[in-house]
Amino acid sequence: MKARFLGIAELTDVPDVAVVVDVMRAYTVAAWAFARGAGRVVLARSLKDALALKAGHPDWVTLKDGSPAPGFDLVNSPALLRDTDLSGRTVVQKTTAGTVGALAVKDAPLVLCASFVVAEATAGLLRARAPREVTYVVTGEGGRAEEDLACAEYIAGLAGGDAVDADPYLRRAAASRSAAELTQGVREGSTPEDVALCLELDRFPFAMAAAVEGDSLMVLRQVTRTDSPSA
Ligand SMILES: O=C(O)[C@H](CS(=O)(=O)O)OP(=O)(O)O
Ligand SMILES: [Mg+2]
Repeated sequence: MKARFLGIAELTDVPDVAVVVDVMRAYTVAAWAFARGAGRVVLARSLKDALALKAGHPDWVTLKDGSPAPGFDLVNSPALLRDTDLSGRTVVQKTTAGTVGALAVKDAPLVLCASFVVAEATAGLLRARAPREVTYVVTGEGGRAEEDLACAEYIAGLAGGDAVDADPYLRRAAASRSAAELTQGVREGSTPEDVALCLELDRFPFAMAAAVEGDSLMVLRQVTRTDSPSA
């Protein structure tokens, strides 16, 4: 299985299989949303789009990165979200890097969104499908975010059937600029505890697949080993 690692701006074609990686924090948060019962996560293109969805569906739960804002129910923090009951709810998520990365490959036949908390489940799904090539979208810092690149390389190793020691990859992520900013409280809408939650390897047993659904929304859903995401 060939792997290529690209930043969002480096995407020039429609990949057959894309794994969009955002460790800190979009796809750690989305995984927590599913763990807390969310039925689906709609990936919004803009804050305006997220607010329009909320206006049309007042029961949907809106989530953005950065500081709290009127019209948004939650921030992009696993620590601040993990005690929220989201049973059966639709969550609308808009972040700077993660959601943008998924929308950049929305036409790909298979889009997985990943972080360390769903690493093995994501790799297992790739092993089962055995595509010729996987494009890893490294969402942060123009494709150079160390936490995203480390996670992407770790998943690629696992997907290729290698026995991979996770520790060096987790150490790279722990030493990343994002981890430092979250620890130091530089990023709004965060707590220092977010870093540890983003580095919990395989916390969840499901992968996450995104696809454009009937109403033209890019929708992220959890996928277990017995499910088969459309492709
Ligand atoms: O919420 C986050 O940590 C980041 C915000 S930013 O990239 O630092 O502006 O968003 P994400 O899309 O989850 O990387
Ligand atoms: Mg990020």
